Amino acid sequence: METIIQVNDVWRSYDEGRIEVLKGVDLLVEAGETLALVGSSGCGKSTLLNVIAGLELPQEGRVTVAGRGVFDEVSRRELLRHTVGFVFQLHHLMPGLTLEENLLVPAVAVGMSASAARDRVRELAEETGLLQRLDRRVRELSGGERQRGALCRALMNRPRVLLADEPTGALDERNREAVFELLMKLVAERGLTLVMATHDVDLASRCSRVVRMRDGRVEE
Ligand SMILES: Nc1ncnc2c1ncn2[C@@H]1O[C@H](COP(=O)(O)OP(=O)(O)OP(=O)(O)O)[C@@H](O)[C@H]1O
Repeated sequence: METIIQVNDVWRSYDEGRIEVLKGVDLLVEAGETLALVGSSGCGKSTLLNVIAGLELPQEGRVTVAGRGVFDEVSRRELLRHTVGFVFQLHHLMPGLTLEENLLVPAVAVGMSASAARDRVRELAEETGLLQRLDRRVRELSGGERQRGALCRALMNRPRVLLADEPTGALDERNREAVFELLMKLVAERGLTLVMATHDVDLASRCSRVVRMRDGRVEE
């Protein structure tokens, strides 16, 4: 077994220490696990995901993803370009660009050739049922389509780890189920490691492992 994510004694606070969120978090995630992160609103699930992705730095402690420490600008940028894909609750696609243009952004960032990038976009769009939507502006897409588009974007550069922050939280029940099933299928087919923050007990129970955040730490 390979431990792909290691979080050791991580501390993160805001407002000059007045808001303490992560208070010595330890978490080991094995490659191929699908892990649900649950806990009450405001307990720090998003903060922990952001710290693992290198989107935020902890004040203390250490994060390692796929054998590499996440600490400075360079390691954080490399991590997001090559190793980790991130899906947010609200897609975070650029509304005025077409879906295809949005999906090309991460490919351009890693210097993929234009033809390889377009092939990759079509491959992912086909898998997610979005082929007919590629030339639509994101603002013209439905909520479910946007979220499927966000999944494609996260997978563009073939990450090993997918981090998802309430990926279906903004969707109605029917779309929630469809997007979650698609997410799990894409993860399983690629053997990815998934860490997903969720409030939804049903979705959490369909992951291989559930950890709860409480009082700034995690418990199984
Ligand atoms: N940039 C920030 N500045 C100040 N406080 C912040 C910041 N980001 C998060 N917080 C606070 O940190 C705490 C944890 O927030 P976080 O978003 O990680 O919780 P969460 O468990 O993901 O919540 P939810 O389930 O509601 O999304 C909250 O009290 C939040 O208000």
